[in-house]
Amino acid sequence: MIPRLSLEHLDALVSAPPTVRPPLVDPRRLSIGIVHLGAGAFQRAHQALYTEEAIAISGETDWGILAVTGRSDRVLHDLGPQDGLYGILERRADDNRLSVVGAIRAVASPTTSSLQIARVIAKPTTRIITMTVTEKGYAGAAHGTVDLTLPTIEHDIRVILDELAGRSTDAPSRTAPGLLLRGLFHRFSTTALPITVLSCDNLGDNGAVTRRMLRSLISEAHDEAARRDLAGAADRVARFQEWIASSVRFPSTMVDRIVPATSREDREIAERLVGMRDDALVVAEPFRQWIIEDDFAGPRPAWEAVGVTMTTCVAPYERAKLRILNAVHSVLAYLGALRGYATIRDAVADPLLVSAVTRMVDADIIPTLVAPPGMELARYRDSVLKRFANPALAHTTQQIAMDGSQKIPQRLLETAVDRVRSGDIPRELAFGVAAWIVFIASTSDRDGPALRDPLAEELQRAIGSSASLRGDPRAAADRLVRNAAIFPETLRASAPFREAVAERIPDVMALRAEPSDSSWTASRERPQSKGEQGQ
Ligand SMILES: NC(=O)c1ccc[n+]([C@@H]2O[C@H](COP(=O)([O-])OP(=O)(O)OC[C@H]3O[C@@H](n4cnc5c(N)ncnc54)[C@H](O)[C@@H]3O)[C@@H](O)[C@H]2O)c1
Ligand SMILES: O=P(O)(O)OC[C@@H](O)[C@@H](O)[C@H](O)[C@H](O)CO
Repeated sequence: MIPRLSLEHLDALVSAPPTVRPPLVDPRRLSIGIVHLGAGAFQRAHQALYTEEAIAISGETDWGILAVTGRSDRVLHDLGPQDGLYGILERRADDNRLSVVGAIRAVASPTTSSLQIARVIAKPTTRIITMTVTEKGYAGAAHGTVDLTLPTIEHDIRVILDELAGRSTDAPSRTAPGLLLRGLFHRFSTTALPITVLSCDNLGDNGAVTRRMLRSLISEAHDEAARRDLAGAADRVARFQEWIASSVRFPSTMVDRIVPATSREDREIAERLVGMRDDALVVAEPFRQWIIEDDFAGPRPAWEAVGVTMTTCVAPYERAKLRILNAVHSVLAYLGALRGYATIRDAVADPLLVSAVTRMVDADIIPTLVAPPGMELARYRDSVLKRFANPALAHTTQQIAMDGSQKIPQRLLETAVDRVRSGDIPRELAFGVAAWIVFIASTSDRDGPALRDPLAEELQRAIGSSASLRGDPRAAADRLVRNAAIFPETLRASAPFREAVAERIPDVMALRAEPSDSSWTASRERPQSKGEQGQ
């Protein structure tokens, strides 16, 4: 039987082919210095790799990582039996390479080990908490305020209050914000040493979002303590709040590497390369980039020595990436899914879709951006499309299309706000929003894909099926754009923007791949049809 990757088989990697790179440092020598919340594929392919490289260059072995799982414990079962070892399969058109990474030194699940995780966060040897908990993991703070009515958040605040009252409980924390706050509270209550929280999610100003999120949880805990008349608790929360303000830093980051969900084909390729089974394998494109605001509360790994850009201002990088790369990714995912493409590489091979997204970037996105140092925005747009076309990467349109309500605000709507404020009607961004709307409608059709979104029911109610959307696109656009949980006030109040979205819905519908649908046939047969003109 083929062995499974683990420390026991580490030595066998030495005789692996040159396309396999063993860990750069002996994992057994590493101790934990980073706690990562949200141990998904991306963190393994990005932050953990950079960190291992930094350890190898600096010789600082105290930057091992404790990876904390998020909603599911799958990663615990994948990484645990492998002693934290896993491979990154780097996929190119012409060859594949595998790096085995040993920077993750422990894995834990909040379901069974929240208290232990909080205690690790409190240890003086832990200096950084990193996060990739997805957009929805911020419980609403990504585009507004934390939803304090979520039962999971209410539960986590009760847990904190118990801790405040001196009852250290082993009840699990049910949200990433709750677990983070609990860990910080343990730290404040023990050594009170400074610490850095580094969000690595695809959100604008992710450091500030994280700080804001914690602030609203703490003030809710404060109010709840006062309501319950808990002796001294409200004062203690106030001191905790002051400690966070003075001793916890929240640098912003821009992270970039395309990391699709691992497929069976990826596993087979990796298994052939390394000769071992790897249930925690991740797959990635060759490109990677990490820009970090250099504002740490204490020491950090020597990331700058391994290609990470440390800067005083992340905003231009993060804006260019979210507004160009991620916006194009989402719109290609909706249009691609509507045209029957399973992957982004298929969608980007369709000239109609490429010209639609190129028009969107040129007309409505680039005018809102300031190019980061060394970047030419039109060239960046082209490089992004080239990365998407990587024939070895099967990033599914459905994976990117999920959670639109959490992604569209930072990918399209903030840009649209800038355009409206400067007196323009962003018709090409309206086309992107229309693509999302038509995609949502398709999920209510017979045989349509499922809508994976925390606001799925609300969205489907607003949009209806493709047939009802075709009948009254204006009403559907109006209902969606007036949703205050998604659309900023500037757009909700802009009749021309709502009108532009409604006008672009038939253009998107004309692009749909419905062989039995005459509008689709028409758009193929008549290149100058309204649908094509309007992309
Ligand atoms: N995959 C990429 O190409 C990529 C690139 C750049 C940035 N990112 C960022 O990383 C995030 C994760 O991507 P991934 O590829 O690792 O996805 P993934 O599905 O492999 O992992 C997501 C992780 O987040 C956790 N999670 C999901 N919902 C949560 C919730 N509501 N609360 C707390 N934790 C939750 C999951 O349990 C898991 O640990 C993305 O949402 C994005 O912000 C991903
Ligand atoms: O990971 P998500 O779900 O936030 O977004 C899906 C993709 O757009 C995204 O992961 C990109 O691949 C990534 O941002 C590239 O750096």
